[in-house]
Amino acid sequence: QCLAPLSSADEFLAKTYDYLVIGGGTAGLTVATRLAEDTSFNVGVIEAGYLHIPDSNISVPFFENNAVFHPEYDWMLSTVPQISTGNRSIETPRGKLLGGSSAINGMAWTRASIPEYATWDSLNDYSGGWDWNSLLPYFLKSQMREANPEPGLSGFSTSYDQNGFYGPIATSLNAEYSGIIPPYIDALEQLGVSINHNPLDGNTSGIWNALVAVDRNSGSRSDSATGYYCPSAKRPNLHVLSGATVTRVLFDNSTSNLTATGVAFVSGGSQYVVNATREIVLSTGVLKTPQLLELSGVGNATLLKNLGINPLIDLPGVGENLQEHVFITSQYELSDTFRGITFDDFGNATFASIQEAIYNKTRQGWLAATNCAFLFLPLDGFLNETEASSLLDTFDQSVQLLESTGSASPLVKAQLGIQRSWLTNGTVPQMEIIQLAGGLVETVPGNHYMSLLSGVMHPVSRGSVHINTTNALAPPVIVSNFLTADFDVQLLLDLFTFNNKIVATEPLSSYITAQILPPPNLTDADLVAYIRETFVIGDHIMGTATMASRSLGGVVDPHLKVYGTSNLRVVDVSVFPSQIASHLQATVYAIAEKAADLVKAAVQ
Ligand SMILES: Cc1cc2nc3c(=O)[nH]c(=O)nc-3n(C[C@H](O)[C@H](O)[C@H](O)COP(=O)(O)OP(=O)(O)OC[C@H]3O[C@@H](n4cnc5c(N)ncnc54)[C@H](O)[C@@H]3O)c2cc1C
Repeated sequence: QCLAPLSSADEFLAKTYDYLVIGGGTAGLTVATRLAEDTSFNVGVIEAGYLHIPDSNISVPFFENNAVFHPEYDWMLSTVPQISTGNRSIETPRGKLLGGSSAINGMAWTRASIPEYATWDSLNDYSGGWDWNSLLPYFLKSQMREANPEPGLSGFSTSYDQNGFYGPIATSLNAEYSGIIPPYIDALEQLGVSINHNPLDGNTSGIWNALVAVDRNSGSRSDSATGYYCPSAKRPNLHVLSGATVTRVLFDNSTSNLTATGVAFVSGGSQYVVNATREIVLSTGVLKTPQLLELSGVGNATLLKNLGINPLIDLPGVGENLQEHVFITSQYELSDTFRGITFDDFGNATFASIQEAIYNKTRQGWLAATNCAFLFLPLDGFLNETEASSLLDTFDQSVQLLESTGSASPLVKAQLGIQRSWLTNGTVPQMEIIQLAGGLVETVPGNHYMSLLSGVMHPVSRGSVHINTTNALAPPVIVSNFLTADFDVQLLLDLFTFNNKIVATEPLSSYITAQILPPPNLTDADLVAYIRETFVIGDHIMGTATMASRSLGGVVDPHLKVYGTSNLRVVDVSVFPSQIASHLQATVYAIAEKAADLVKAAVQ
């Protein structure tokens, strides 16, 4: 049960606010509820979507998500078709509900490696605020590691070290393990890959059993709505307005540093303005935060002038630096000797109804389960010396090409320099393979499949998201540039090869009867075309309002304040300074927890 937010703008406007948090998503609800813990602050949150509690499309962990790509929950945004994407428009789901993307995501709970967070600090003039040690207290503060009632998979445990136990987001190990996991792990071990029993300690390489944001007591998703909002919903100093879309941040520009005074928003077809006396926090996410900044006169001055917007702060970094994990899928059919369960069994009506009954009664079983065998490796973990050196050459050529077009900002050049060092020093994973116990496409009822969803962790390609109209309700234009860099494509080709090596290794190979995807025997040229036509994204877009020094082209400073303003912060995944080899939500929560402390500290 959870107290419903306000739906009437007039009721919301009847209060006064010290802080306004725009966007009640992953980061927004974290910041807002932490600020509201101080009863001397009045905190307002404005969220475009609605509360979806209870709603089994959100709460049931089962890996096939019913909320993504549905307008009731998703902003339904997509990229501009490009040659590099096989002329496809790529759907980029983002949660439009209380909880934001944490309410529709795949629930994986992972952290990146120590050197990746060190990079964040270095891109911020070594401010000392964003390395592993600075973030760890906030990783711990947001997490509540639960013990699983089920025994789990023997030998595939995940340590309790460096976990948090008292935070709002419940995390646990998986509910069920497919019989295809043990031979997969054994095959990887044959190939020299070790099980990583402590992937949350800043060293993420190896095959591991990923935690998921699932509360095992209720068998349901734990997100920023259930974890942060609901327990705080009755606080008299926290007011959340749902179904209201913010269209602009309003500034007092009489001082050299702009002061954000309030926001304009639309609710029920009418326009309103609400003020904040202290600060405004933008938490509208990686695709909407740059849009709101630009609509408010903060961004590339030329772009703004062309649209008739008066540029208040010339910040060319707004909307740039968009990065994403691009994935391809290898899918294999399993032989009749495989006697275990895969998610394909949900195609069998009897199995599905038994699982539904189990879930309804015990909150366990396969509907409480998802995929959890995650593999992260640096180059030397999956390529031989010749392959690695060839990939390094491709990296250099891709960077040269990017620089020759003049489109690489100082920030991107700095990032790529660091990325290159990671390719050779073996400390940072370059790929992720998520083992899926089941087939994704072209499945035959009654058959079992295993898929390997395999992705590039540190792409060279960089995209952007900008407005092309002053209509705040129109979608922003996303030019993803996915797979424009040959390096990204070559790495995916290498992953197809590695996946085939894994399934050719015993004991896994005995269970594999056929390669379904990609179609076997394609030439490299055909495979490249196939990659462009079929790749999917990891839903890990970040970096479009980057925290980096202003000389590099950053948008926010190490206190997450927008350069040129005294009291406008961005707190969401758009501030990530560079991409991480990880799923993003645990880091988003950590940033938001830290941001709340930064805001509170500014008062003293
Ligand atoms: C489908 C999917 C699967 C994913 N899987 C995983 C996973 O398994 N593990 C993992 O770690 N990460 C995963 N991620 C990534 C992770 O969930 C996101 O990076 C993270 O939740 C982003 O948080 P945020 O606070 O930046 O934005 P969001 O959580 O998206 O919040 C933004 C909020 O702002 C609201 N909003 C936007 N514009 C306006 C406006 N103008 N006015 C008012 N409100 C507005 C939105 O409705 C939304 O509620 C996934 C993401 C998606 C979309």
